[in-house]
Formats: sequence, structure tokens, C-alpha cells
Amino acid sequence: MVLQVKQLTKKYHKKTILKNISFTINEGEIIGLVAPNGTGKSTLMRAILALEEIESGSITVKDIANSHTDFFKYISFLPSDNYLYMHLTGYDHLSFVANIYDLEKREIEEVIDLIGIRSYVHQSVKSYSYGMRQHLFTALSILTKPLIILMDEPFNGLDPTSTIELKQLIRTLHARGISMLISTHNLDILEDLTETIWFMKDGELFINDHVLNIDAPYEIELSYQDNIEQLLKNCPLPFRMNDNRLLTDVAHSVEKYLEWLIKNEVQIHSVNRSKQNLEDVYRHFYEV
Ligand SMILES: Nc1ncnc2c1ncn2[C@@H]1O[C@H](COP(=O)(O)OP(=O)(O)OP(=O)(O)O)[C@@H](O)[C@H]1O
Repeated sequence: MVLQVKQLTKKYHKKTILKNISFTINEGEIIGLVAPNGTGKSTLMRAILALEEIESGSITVKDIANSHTDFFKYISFLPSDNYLYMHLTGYDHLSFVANIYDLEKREIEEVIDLIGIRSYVHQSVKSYSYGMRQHLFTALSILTKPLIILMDEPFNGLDPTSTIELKQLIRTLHARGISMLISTHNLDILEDLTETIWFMKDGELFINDHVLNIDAPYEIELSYQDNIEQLLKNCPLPFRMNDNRLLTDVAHSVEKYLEWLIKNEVQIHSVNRSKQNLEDVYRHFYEV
């Protein structure tokens, strides 16, 4: 186990943002954190990093509490807003962190090549584009060789090239055994990176391992019939239509649909289990 959070509660004024949240993250796990705006994803990350006062709870990495400076050797943060010194170069930033953690110059060079920032690392940050700043921040977040990285909306504002590169980097870090907690609103990207998606709602965390295996509806393809609309009007079971395909509701068994369709002489062409993607799961969970 790398990160352990126990019974974490955080309030802003009287509003409880995090309600008694507990979870663990193991070596090499990528967890996707998904929730609508304003739910508490950033607050959770900031609380883990002791950037927020909390009402109660314990947060440890490798059994070291976040009140201890050693905690920060093992955990890194890629925040959604990058705080960089405009008049310094990228290299200055890397040297600064390397000095604090007593790292060798060689380790800085390795990170520069891994992230691919060599061509501009000696320019001052004020000349960097948003994506270049994000790359520098990523380099800073992996310089200390953390066991886990918290990434708060890391894909925001990145062009397709930078997005592909960051996805590739996440896979590289994963292959090196680094754990990651990634919050994003981009469900397609997340689905590409991991099957372990956690949702947040009303201050609670819903941990659904392999969430994509949640029950998927069936697609019943109907053969063309003149009176089909009329026939389906009387169907007592809930359904959606997509062209000539009837999508079942997961709360009812497919047998019930087939039974009714056959009894009412609706001709069936084929029956398939549709693939449930993350957007479907999200819509179902948040009732969108
Ligand atoms: N410093 C603060 N003082 C008071 N309330 C705050 C403060 N920071 C955040 N909040 C409130 O806490 C709630 C959670 O905010 P948070 O930024 O953690 O959400 P989020 O899920 O990260 O949202 P987004 O997806 O928009 O980034 C929101 O209702 C927000 O208004």
C-alpha cells in the first residue's frame, strides 16, 4: 500500500465537502477521479497534501503522516494551476527542487530527456506556452522519484500533441510502478488510461473497481414492420430507441423484453449486449 486516507472530513464554513472518506492506493495503481464541478476533487488532493486544514482524519504514505516532511519525498502534486517563477528558467526550477532533496545533476538531466523539454529548459518561464509550463511542472513532479503523483486536471488546456505525450508519459510512469490519482473531466482520456474510476457525490467517495463492467443494457435489433411504432407504444417496460434498435433498461431482465416482444408479434432481428462506456456509467450514476 502506498497512500492511506482514513476517515477524512473537511468543511468549508458549515458545508461538509469531504465526509469521512477512507481509501487506499496500492503500488502502480492508476485511479481516475471523476465528479462534476465543485464536488471536492481539488479539495481532496489539497487535504492529502496538507494544503488544507481538516476537521479529522489521517493521511499517510508508507505509514508516514502528512505532518512529517518525509511524506513529501514520496508524493508529488501536479496542480491544475501552475505556480512558476516567470523570471527563472525551467532549469532553475529543477535545480531548486534538486537542491532541496539533495539530488544529483544527472537526475535533472534524466528528467529533462524523459519529458522532452531540452530545447527550451534554459529559457525563462515567461516565454513558455501553457503546454510548455505544464511539461515543466510534470518534470518537477517526477524529479524526486515519488511513489505516487496526484494530478489535478492535468489535461486541461493541452493541445492534441501534448495530450498524447502526457498520456504516454503516464503509461511510462505506470510501467515504472508509480501510482497516480488523476482527476479529469475528460472521460475518453481516462477510459484509455485506467479501468479503476472513483466517483464523488455529496462529499462521499464511490470506489468502483473496474467500473466499466457495470451492467450494460441490451440492444435488441428489430426487423422492419409497418406497425412497429404502434406496437411499441403499449410496451410496459422502459426502453430507448436508436434507429431500429431497442435499448433495454438495466433494471429489467432482457428475457422480460423478449417475452413481451414475441407475445406482441414484434419481429426480432438480433440481440446484443451493448458496451457500457464511461460516459454511460457517468450518466447513470449522476442521473444526467
Ligand atoms: N477556500 C474555499 N473557501 C470556501 N469554499 C471553498 C474553498 N475552496 C473550495 N470551496 C468549495 O468547496 C467545494 C469543492 O471545491 P473543489 O474545488 O474541491 O471542487 P472540484 O471538484 O475540484 O471542482 P472543479 O471540477 O470545478 O475543479 C466547492 O463548492 C467550492 O465552492
